[in-house]
Parts: sequence; C-alpha cells; structure tokens
Amino acid sequence: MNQRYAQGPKEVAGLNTAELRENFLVDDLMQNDQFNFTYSHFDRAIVGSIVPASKELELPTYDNLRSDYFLERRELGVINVGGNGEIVVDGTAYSLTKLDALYIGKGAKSVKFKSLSADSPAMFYMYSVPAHKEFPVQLVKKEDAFPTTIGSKATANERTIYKYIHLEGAKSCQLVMGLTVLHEGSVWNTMPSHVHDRRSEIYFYFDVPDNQVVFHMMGQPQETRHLIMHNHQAVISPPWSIHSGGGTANYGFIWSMSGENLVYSDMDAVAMRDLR
Ligand SMILES: O=C[C@H](O)[C@@H](O)CC(=O)C(=O)O
Ligand SMILES: [Zn+2]
Repeated sequence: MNQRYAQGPKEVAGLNTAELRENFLVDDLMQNDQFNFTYSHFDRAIVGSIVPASKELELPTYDNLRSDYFLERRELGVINVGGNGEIVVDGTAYSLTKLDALYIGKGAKSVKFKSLSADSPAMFYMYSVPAHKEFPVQLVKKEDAFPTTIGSKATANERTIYKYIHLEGAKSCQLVMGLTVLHEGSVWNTMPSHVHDRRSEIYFYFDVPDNQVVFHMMGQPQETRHLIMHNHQAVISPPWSIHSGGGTANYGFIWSMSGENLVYSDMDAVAMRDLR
C-alpha cells in the first residue's frame, strides 16, 4: 500500500509541480485484476480500486493495518464506474450497475468483487476510514441518491450531485461519499469553492474523455495551486485546502470525506473575490 503523509499550508506553498503530484496525486488506480491502495495520513483515509477483469477477487488486508482483515476496524464505501458488477459481503451478493454504491461497515470479514461481463468489467472505486461501530451493509442505487442539480450554463458549472453515504443517506461512522456529474458544456466543479477544516476530502475523476484533462485546484484560497488530472486519477485535499476544478470537457468525479461530522452541506464558502 502506498503511503502519503500530511502537510501544512506553509510546506505546500513551496512545492513544485512534481512534488505536489508526489504528495497529492494518486495515479495507479483501475488496473485489471490488481488491488491498488493509498493510505493518506489526513484522517487515515485509504483510497483504492479493483477491476475484476478475469476472475472474482477478494479484498486482502495489508501489513500497515495490523489487522486480521481489512475491515476489522474500518468502514468502506464503494462506487462502480464501469460495467455491471457484483460485490459479495460475507456471503450476501449485491449487484452494482454503473454509479451504484455500496456501504460496508466495520466487521465484514469477506468482501469479494466480480464483473458480470468480461467485455465490460466493473470498475470499483473504494474509500475507507477508521470506524468504531458497526453499521449494516447498504446498497444505494444512483436514482436513490438524492440527485440535485446546481450551477448554471452561463457560468459553465451546471452539475448534478448524487449523495450516497451521509447523515440523511446510508449510515456510517464518519464516511461521507457521493459523486457529481457535469452537464455537457459545463466544466467547473465546486466553483464557487469552499473549505471545511473539519474534514479532509479525496476527489476521483472519471469519464474524462480521451485527450481532455481537468485542472484541479488546491491550496489555501489565497494561495492556490493546480494539478492536471487525467481519467481515473484521484487527488487528496487537506482539510485547509480548496478542492475545485475546471475541465477541458465535461466529466464526473467521486467525492469522499471523513472527519468531524456527516453533514454534506458543512462547507465554508470562499467568495470569488477572495481567491488568489
Ligand atoms: O464538500 C463537498 C464536496 O467538495 C463536493 O460534494 C462538492 C461537489 O461535488 C460540487 O460542488 O460539485
Ligand atoms: Zn468539499
């Protein structure tokens, strides 16, 4: 498992492009038949993926967790961004079509992933954080994820937000997760931007068309930096940082948070005139 340490605003302000990418970009996701995980020291969040291309695969555990199984002291959110798939949790199967989510609580011993068609494998994105209480496994279909459209065409930020795991959705200890789909012609996510010092966040960009990119913005509102994101890459956002992006075409992204609370709307808005 890759490991990423936590940084403060002062240190990040001094990083060049390569250093910024080494610390915050996760670019090894969505490889066939291979689990890839990165452990961030911000809120001990783990981000990862599995594409079960040729066979059913079981979630392993890792030395740095010092656990008998991955979810011994953790909870997990999974969203499928590929073809039809299935997740079997301790013997019970759940079907996930594209953009469905599964919450798996602390204590689940066996988690297996499979695709329903070899031509179009499922692509499971995963986000896991420490948990202190067990909550039941819950499947959330895309249609049931409170779709809300915000922004406008005039400001190129018209987008639909789907909330899966949060205070009013699937129950969790501290994990909050959902996704946002930009409408055609709209390219700006999370603009106007915000911070939430109480929670860190990880963005995973998907459905970024070939030869298009997203300029992901991070840093304190008065000291912004950008990372150029390609399809199926994730970026860690420290609690003190904005997380916002402008694409060269429309795209989707999964947002995952953990920390003090489960309230989706707990954000401190940054006025446009205050951005630097
Ligand atoms: O804290 C919330 C997260 O940053 C995202 O949900 C924001 C987002 O999806 C958007 O505005 O498009
Ligand atoms: Zn946020």
